[in-house]
Formats: sequence, structure tokens, C-alpha cells
Amino acid sequence: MTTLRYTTAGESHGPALTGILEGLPAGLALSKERIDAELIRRQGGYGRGGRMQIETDLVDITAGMRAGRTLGSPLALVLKNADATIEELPVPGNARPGHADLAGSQKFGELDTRAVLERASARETAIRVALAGAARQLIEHFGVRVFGHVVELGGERFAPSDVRGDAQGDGLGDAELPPVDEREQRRDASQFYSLFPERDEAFIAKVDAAKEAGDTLGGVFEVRAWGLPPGLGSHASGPERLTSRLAGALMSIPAMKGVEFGLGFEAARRPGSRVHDAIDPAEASDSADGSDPVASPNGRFRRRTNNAGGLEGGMTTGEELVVRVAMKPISTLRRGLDTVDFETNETVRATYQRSDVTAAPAASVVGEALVAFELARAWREKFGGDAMSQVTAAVEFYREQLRSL
Ligand SMILES: Cc1cc2nc3c(=O)[nH]c(=O)nc-3n(C[C@H](O)[C@H](O)[C@H](O)COP(=O)(O)O)c2cc1C
Ligand SMILES: C=C(O[C@@H]1CC(C(=O)O)=C[C@@H](OP(=O)(O)O)[C@H]1O)C(=O)O
Repeated sequence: MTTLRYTTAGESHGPALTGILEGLPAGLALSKERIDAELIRRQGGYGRGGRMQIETDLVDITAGMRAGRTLGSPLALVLKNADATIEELPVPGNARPGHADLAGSQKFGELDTRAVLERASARETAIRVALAGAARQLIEHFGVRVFGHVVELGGERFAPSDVRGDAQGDGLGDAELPPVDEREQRRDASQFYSLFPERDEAFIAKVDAAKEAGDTLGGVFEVRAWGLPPGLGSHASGPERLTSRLAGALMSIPAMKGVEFGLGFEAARRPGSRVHDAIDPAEASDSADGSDPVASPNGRFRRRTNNAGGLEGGMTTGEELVVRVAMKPISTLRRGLDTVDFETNETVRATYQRSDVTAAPAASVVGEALVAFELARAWREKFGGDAMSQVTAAVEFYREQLRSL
């Protein structure tokens, strides 16, 4: 199969989460440690609740590999739940505003919120991070890097000003972004997975205050990707546009309420002359060895700005991919929101057992994973091949063709 596809099963408090990934070529060296590293990151971030103290997410790969390499057969991944208490858990007698409880119960014709919340829970994103952790190793093999970081929490930015790609002096410049090589180090030093660990203290106080008040916070994260060739995705049909696939994947994460690419909503407010990215001849410095402009990954073209966030016509432009996602505040509040008691029909406070206060850092890991998955899928569709040797040949041919255009 020359596309990638996955399916997941598993309840939040069931025995395990299971994922099946189809479509990886044979012969790809897969690192379990690479997958586990993302799972561990997803469990972290300041503001998580008690559940993450209980779980230790490490993946078991139970099919699709031999001697550390893929076989070209379906890959099966399993994540055991430590909190596997589904049979003992009570059915809450009311629905939490903001969660799936009420709409799901009405949909199934039974006020059994437990049945709904078990699968609506973002616990399911753990197995998707694992599946994407395998899929992304395909594009990482070819030098693509995908990187998520939190840019806003509870209405406040981590950077003193915004940091989107725009070199036109409108206050949305990349000036405050650290160089690519430093970003991982800085993000991993931050308890919020932001690029500004020196601001952690202020944000810890903010989350603590929300927790004290029995409230919750949302946030905004950004995912960037480097090393992409132009032409991944397609202009030819709506569902194949990489833009629509990325937006769909990101909006599939529970609690996500908005996605924007590049300048995003800001693009709608400007005239075209201050939005579209002028095309220039490549410069020698664009190439790997600094000598031959045509040897740049983008052939003999470059963009003066990257307001588009690396996507035009549903395809990659070869510039950095930049996408931002808004997450609403966690739905389960300790102080409880008004809801209706199923028995008495009276207004009561929604049930609270335990909950995250904010999970924007964890969501940035999930978002990064799903962007990586969609890029790997687009890669698979463009370059085909049953085995890595064939994928590599197709990638090399394409890179050569870009240089000769
Ligand atoms: C990583 C992550 C952790 C979450 N943790 C909680 C939580 O602890 N409590 C809660 O009520 N909602 C939590 N949510 C949000 C709910 O899953 C989400 O609001 C719910 O499924 C309803 O979906 P909707 O917001 O997209 O309508 C979390 C979401 C994510 C992405
Ligand atoms: C378990 C995870 O997140 C959960 C997502 C979630 C929700 O309602 O979405 C509710 C909480 O679970 P519980 O009700 O068991 O405390 C979070 O901990 C996870 O991210 O692995």
C-alpha cells in the first residue's frame, strides 16, 4: 500500500490501547526508543493531573517487524493502561459541560456517560503518538524534522511578541525564534514545552492560580517542519490537499478549536502585496555546501518571506511548514460547572474526580506527531515503493529533477 493508514482501539480505563499502522515500506529501521521518547514527552508538561502519575507509557511492538526493520506488513502497537479500572468505575449522574458526555449519551439513547467518556478521553492520543512515532521515522530517515512547541497559555504569550514567519516588519517576524539547532534544547528545558524556559516561573504561578481557583486553562501550540521538498500533497483534489489533511488531523485531537497556517487569520486582514511570498532566484548560501545555488533543496528558487507557512495550492513549497492550533480549556473543573442531575432534574455542579488543569504542552506533542504522520503519508503517496531501497531511489530522482528544472 503506498499510503499510510491507522486505526486505534481502547478505552481510557480499559486494559490497553491498541494501534495498527498499515503502509510503511519494508526495510525501514524502526527505533522503539524513538517512539517511547515521544510518549514520555506527551505524559509531561506542567498542569497535568493525577492520572499521569499512574501511567508509564512505553510501547510494545507486536507485529510488523523483524531484526529492527519493518516487514512491509501491518505494524501493531500496544500500550498497557496501568489505571485499568473500567469495570469498577461508577457512571456519573450528570454530564460535564464541554466534554462529550451529554451529546454522546443522547446519541446512544442512554444516560451512560461512562460509556461515552471512556473513548472521548484524550487518553486515545497516546496510541496515536505511538503510531506517528513509527511513521515519522520514514521522513526522519530523509532528513525531515517536525517540531511542536507551546506559544500561548491561558491567553498569554511565551514570547514577548509574536514569532510567526514574516520578514516585512509588521511585528510578526521570526526575530525572537532561537536558531533551529537550539530550539529542541530550549523546549525540552521548559516545563511548558515553550521556547522560553526562562518564563516558566511566571506560567507556573498562572497555572497554580487556576488550580487554586478550581479552574482550567487552554493554550496555543505551533508545529513547524524543516527539510521538506516542494510538491508534497496535491492541488488536484480537495481531500488530497495537504492543507486539508493537516487541518483535519489537528482538529481530530480532542479540545482543539482552531487551526491556522502561516499568517493564518492575519492574512485575511492584509492586502495581497503584504501576504504573498515573492519568488527570488536561489542564492549560493541556500545550498548544502554554500557554492551552487541550484543545489539548494528548492532548486533554483527561494521565497523572500514565508507568510504562507510552507503551503501553497495544497502542497509544500519547500519552505518551513508553520501551523498553529488553539486548544480550549480542560472541560472538567474542580469547582464544577452547572449541569442537570439525571435523577432529580435539578441544577447541580458537574462531577469532579480528577483532571488536568491544562494540557497544552501534551497537546503540542500530539499535534507534532499528527503533523509528522500526515507528512509521512504525503511522502509515501509521492514516492511510492514497496521497500526502502525503492523509496530512496524515487526521492533521489526527485531531488535531481528539482535541481534540473
Ligand atoms: C492531552 C489532553 C488531555 C486532556 N485532559 C483532559 C482532562 O484531564 N479532563 C478533561 O475534562 N478534558 C481533558 N481533555 C479534553 C477533552 O478530551 C475534550 O475536551 C473532550 O474530549 C471534548 O472534546 P471537544 O473539546 O473537542 O469537544 C484533554 C485533551 C487533551 C488533548
Ligand atoms: C489519560 C490521559 O489523559 C486524560 C484525558 C482526559 C479526558 O477527559 O480527555 C481525562 C483525564 O483522565 P482521567 O479521567 O483518567 O484522569 C486525563 O488524564 C492521557 O493523556 O494519557
